[in-house]
Amino acid sequence: MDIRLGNGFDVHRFGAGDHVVLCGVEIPHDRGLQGHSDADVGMHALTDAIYGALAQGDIGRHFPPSEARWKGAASDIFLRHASDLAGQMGFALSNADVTLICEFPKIGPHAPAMRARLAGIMGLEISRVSVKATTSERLGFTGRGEGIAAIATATLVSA
Ligand SMILES: Nc1ccn([C@@H]2O[C@H](COP(=O)(O)O)[C@@H](O)[C@H]2O)c(=O)n1
Ligand SMILES: C[C@@]1(CO)OP(=O)(O)OP(=O)(O)OC[C@H]1O
Repeated sequence: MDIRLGNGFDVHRFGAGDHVVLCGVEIPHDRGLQGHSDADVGMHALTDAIYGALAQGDIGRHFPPSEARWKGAASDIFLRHASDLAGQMGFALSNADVTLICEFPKIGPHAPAMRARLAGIMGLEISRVSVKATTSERLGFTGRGEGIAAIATATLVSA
């Protein structure tokens, strides 16, 4: 059996707005996240984790920020593409784990909805999808509330 592990990391900065989209869930907030797409930092990190496990480059290679068609795109497009690519290459997703790093918004109340959303896109049981959060103890750019960071891992097994 071929087992692949991939990791992903992403950051988006805060700007004007009244909500953020994290792991596919819209959360009311006093600012928004800036990006070429919907700036879903958690979904981007997870998408990169799957591309990493497949050694298929990164999200910017598949969805170049220079292409206008991805402006404002919902990030489920990216995650679905990475999941489909895994299937085409003979792999099945086994589990995924995302950590969101920010002081605010608080993620805990939204984590069940995030897990369900990610699991639905990847075709996984919710028990195989984890979403966690941590502050950075008010240190660094996440601690100052300048943006949100996310790290993710994904495990794939040969189908
Ligand atoms: N944006 C966040 C950050 C943290 N949490 C929850 O709080 C716990 C404690 O965070 P520390 O950084 O002080 O360790 C953390 O384990 C999460 O459960 C959160 O929901 N949203
Ligand atoms: C997702 C893409 C799509 O154009 O744009 P952004 O929303 O800026 O997000 P990023 O994490 O910087 O990845 C690059 C791009 O692929």
